[in-house]
Amino acid sequence: MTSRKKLQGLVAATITPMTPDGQINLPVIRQYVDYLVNKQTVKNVFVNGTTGEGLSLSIQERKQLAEEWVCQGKDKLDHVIIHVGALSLPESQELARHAAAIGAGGIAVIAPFFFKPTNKDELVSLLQKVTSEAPDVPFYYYHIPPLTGVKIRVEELLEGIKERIPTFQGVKFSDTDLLDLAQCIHKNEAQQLEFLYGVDEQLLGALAVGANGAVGSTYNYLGRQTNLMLEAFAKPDLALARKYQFLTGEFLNFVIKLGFGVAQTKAVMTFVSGIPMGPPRLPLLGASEEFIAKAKAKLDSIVWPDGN
Ligand SMILES: CC(=O)N[C@H](C=O)[C@@H](O)[C@H](O)[C@H](O)CO
Ligand SMILES: CC(=O)C(=O)O
Repeated sequence: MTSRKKLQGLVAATITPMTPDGQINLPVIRQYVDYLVNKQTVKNVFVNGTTGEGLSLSIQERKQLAEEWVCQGKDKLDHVIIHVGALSLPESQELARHAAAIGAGGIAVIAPFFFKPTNKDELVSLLQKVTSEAPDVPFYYYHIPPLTGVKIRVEELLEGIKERIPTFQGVKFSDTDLLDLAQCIHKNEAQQLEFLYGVDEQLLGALAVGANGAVGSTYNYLGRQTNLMLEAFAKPDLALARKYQFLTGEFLNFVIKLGFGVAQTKAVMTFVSGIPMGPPRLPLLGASEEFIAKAKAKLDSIVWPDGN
């Protein structure tokens, strides 16, 4: 593996822009990259994951999106990670080979969620088959039990994983079990792994137990403020860090009560950035006008500690 900059800080889980008639909207990605870097101070992306509706896209669409992000991110982004998980092993392998061929900075794989692995060995066997197709690309396990239903603890999964998967680099940890996360960090301290947290509304708790950074949907439009939280935490100015977490949490708490998912994320990103993200793909339905008006009013009402 070539030497690389350690992945830390914020990673935006990219939204897949779509045209009004539901096609992927590739030309928008160029301005999306500039927006993340210049307006949100976010220099890493995680493509075709949950927020990107990756599992609702065709293999061809996923490849086109991966290529566009790698190409537009060149010299602008630090890391472009491509999610290559799929229900079918050959499809996942094809995506892993493709990610390697286009020069992706990392790949991530979710646990299959129809026929589910029931134990660690089944899961690691599958991950091994996928990742060996991209033998020079750092691999992140994408742990998101609320959506996959695969609840194998990461602490257990990590025991011996490096021997079977030499490219193993870390975990995108999208679960609220901070005991599991903390034990992973504690037990693997010597290994230089990267633990990226994925529940944005409680990132500060994950930082406290040693998370290296975060992957999430909200860093598309709250990246600047969340980076200020990371800075405050590093100083450390915990009172200020908490203020940021409380305020991003105030917004998320508000929208979660209204019903918040990828469709709503697309709408919020559209009004915050001015970049048209378009509708989601079925089975998701677009956010209502009422949601958009309320979410916008809420976000506008928040006064951030830096006065912006
Ligand atoms: C389930 C889901 O989409 N999780 C995202 C990442 O893993 C998060 O970024 C959330 O969107 C965010 O924490 C808001 O709840
Ligand atoms: C949120 C996240 O990390 C994803 O979209 O995959």
